[in-house]
Amino acid sequence: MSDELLKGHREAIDRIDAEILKLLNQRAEHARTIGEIKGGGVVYRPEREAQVLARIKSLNTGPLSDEAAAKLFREVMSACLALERPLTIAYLGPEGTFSQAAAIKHFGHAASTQACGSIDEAFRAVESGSADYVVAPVENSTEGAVGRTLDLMVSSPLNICGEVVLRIHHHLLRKGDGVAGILRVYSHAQSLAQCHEWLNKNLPAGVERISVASNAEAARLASKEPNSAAIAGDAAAERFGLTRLAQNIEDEPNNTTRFLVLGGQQTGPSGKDRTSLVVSAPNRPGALASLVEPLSSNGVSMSKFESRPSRTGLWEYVFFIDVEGHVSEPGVARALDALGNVAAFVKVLGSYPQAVI
Ligand SMILES: O=C(O)C(=O)C[C@]1(C(=O)O)C=C[C@@H](O)C=C1
Repeated sequence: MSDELLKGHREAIDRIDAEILKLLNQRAEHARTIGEIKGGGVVYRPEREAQVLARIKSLNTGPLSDEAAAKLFREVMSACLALERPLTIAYLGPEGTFSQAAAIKHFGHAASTQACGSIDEAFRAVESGSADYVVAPVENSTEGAVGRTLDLMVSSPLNICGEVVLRIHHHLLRKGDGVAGILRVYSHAQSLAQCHEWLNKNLPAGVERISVASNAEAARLASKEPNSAAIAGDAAAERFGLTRLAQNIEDEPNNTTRFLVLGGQQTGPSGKDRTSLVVSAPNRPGALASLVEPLSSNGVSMSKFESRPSRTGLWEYVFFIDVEGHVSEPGVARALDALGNVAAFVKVLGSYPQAVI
């Protein structure tokens, strides 16, 4: 009886799958034609992708969650875009880092990812044309800003064209089972800091904590050394065949990293955008307040204000400001004009869609 019921549902799934496949290929044909119309120009259109994903979420009636539906369409668009032209995304390697996970979350699995030895090298890969876009971490909810990415954006000709928000889960990983015999734990310094309390409570005091260039490098070392463990995420655990001795060991349960996508293009408005700027203030009293005033007086909301030592003079600072809206919106455009009159230096790093998934 239940076999009969199962058979009926499976036949329905087979019919639906055939229909979905036919429709997916019709969609892919349209994307291929769009690629021809673009005629060798920029194929990746972040503003359109954000609109497609936001629309899917708003159309969704379940039982699939909005998130699950958007992720499926993320992969559909990734495959369609690859028919126009396959993309290469540079990231801070080696394979298995959270930066790679962010690149795949944003571009889907049809894009190729190119591991680079440093964030500088990943920027250079795009500037020299050996990769199309770079995905670089810019801030973590517990550890704050990633200074190197901020510094590189000041001088790089690349524009920000997207953002990726990734929940970070750390695990204690080892080749084999049990914590007995662990003498050292490798991880990136930020991850060691993010799991500090857990390590204090759960590992003997004598276990050495060694910071290395990336979590994936930590996992690689732990896969080679029997008395070593690593703190890293799922991708690194899978890449190096390690056992998860303890899962989600980050002290802060909402641990999230924000990444930026940068490339050579300017991005059009999607309807729900963010604009990132770097500005410097003249060194005089009230200068800082004068940077904020043009935003509030033009009704522009600020979502980030971060200071960073300028590399040109001692005790001089530059300020990284994120505002809601696109440079083409009148309020943002007026605020930027006014900012230009009071700031010593203003650079628009990019206007781009806010993360949808
Ligand atoms: O609309 C476009 O410009 C397309 O190329 C189609 C499409 C899609 O599959 O929906 C694919 C890639 C772009 O980044 C945006 C959207």
